Amino acid sequence: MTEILARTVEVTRTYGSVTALDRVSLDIHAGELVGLLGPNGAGKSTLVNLFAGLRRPTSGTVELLGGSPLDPARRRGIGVTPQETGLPPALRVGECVDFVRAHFPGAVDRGELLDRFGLADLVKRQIGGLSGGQKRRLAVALAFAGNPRLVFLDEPTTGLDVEARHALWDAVRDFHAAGGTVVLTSHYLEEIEALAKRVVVIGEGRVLTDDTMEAVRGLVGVHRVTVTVPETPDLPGVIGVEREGDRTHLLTADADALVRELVLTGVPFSGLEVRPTSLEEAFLVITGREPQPA
Ligand SMILES: Nc1ncnc2c1ncn2[C@@H]1O[C@H](COP(=O)(O)OP(=O)(O)OP(=O)(O)O)[C@@H](O)[C@H]1O
Repeated sequence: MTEILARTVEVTRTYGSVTALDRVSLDIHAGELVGLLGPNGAGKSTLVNLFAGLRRPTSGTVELLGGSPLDPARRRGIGVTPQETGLPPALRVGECVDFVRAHFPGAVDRGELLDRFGLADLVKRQIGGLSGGQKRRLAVALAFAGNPRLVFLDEPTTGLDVEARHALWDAVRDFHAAGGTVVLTSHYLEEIEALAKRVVVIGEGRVLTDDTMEAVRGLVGVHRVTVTVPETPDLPGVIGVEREGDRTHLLTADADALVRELVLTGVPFSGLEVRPTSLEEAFLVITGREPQPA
């Protein structure tokens, strides 16, 4: 059995009357690349912040590298890019990298880090003058500065263009290939598909699914077939129905078969539309919750 680098046991975290996490138990093993997925407000950032020692649980326990995430010695073994970072605007990129590296005994080589994250050309630039995407790249690079065993990346590529996003994926893959462990949150299914081997889906503070990418991809293959019909037809393979005005949305794992069945019924329909459901919609359906209108 591989070593557990981070763990929550029955962790609940509330903010006033809001339950952000509800009895979450999760183990992160050495060498894993785990994607945390879930709709807005699901509790992903709260979970990352608990692992990183930035928040404490209301109840339950959080372990990091065999100890408490509040212990600075444990925290030196990890890297974190929170969802929002405030970088000192007056510092130059190189100074900022050096400042962070100085906190870690085994920090990575400055030039190598800058190269890995495409920051070499920006080394002398003041942070305040960087574009949003450049700042984000720097914030992610800093998570790797201390040569961590485990990195937590909370929506690392938000605001990055396609090229920068792909470059960052390569850097994450390289880190993982060299033995690093990664936990990342993302709203982009594509990003989780590109990187994660294990996917943990969180909704309303609970772990809804924790499985391999392949298994979760199967769950997500839900399509929405939308038609205008006098009344909702009873068709095989429908796993969810929503009515919105005169439009009926039929959720199914096999849109082609559903459309064939629909034609065979002879029901007069119009305005046929077929589209993949978003990840959020798919999981709402799969977990038996009420899907929100599109
Ligand atoms: N500091 C806080 N004070 C009050 N409520 C909070 C605080 N932080 C988070 N919450 C609430 O806890 C819940 C979970 O939030 P969290 O940020 O962990 O979700 P998330 O899955 O990361 O969402 P998103 O995808 O939108 O970033 C939400 O209802 C949020 O409003």
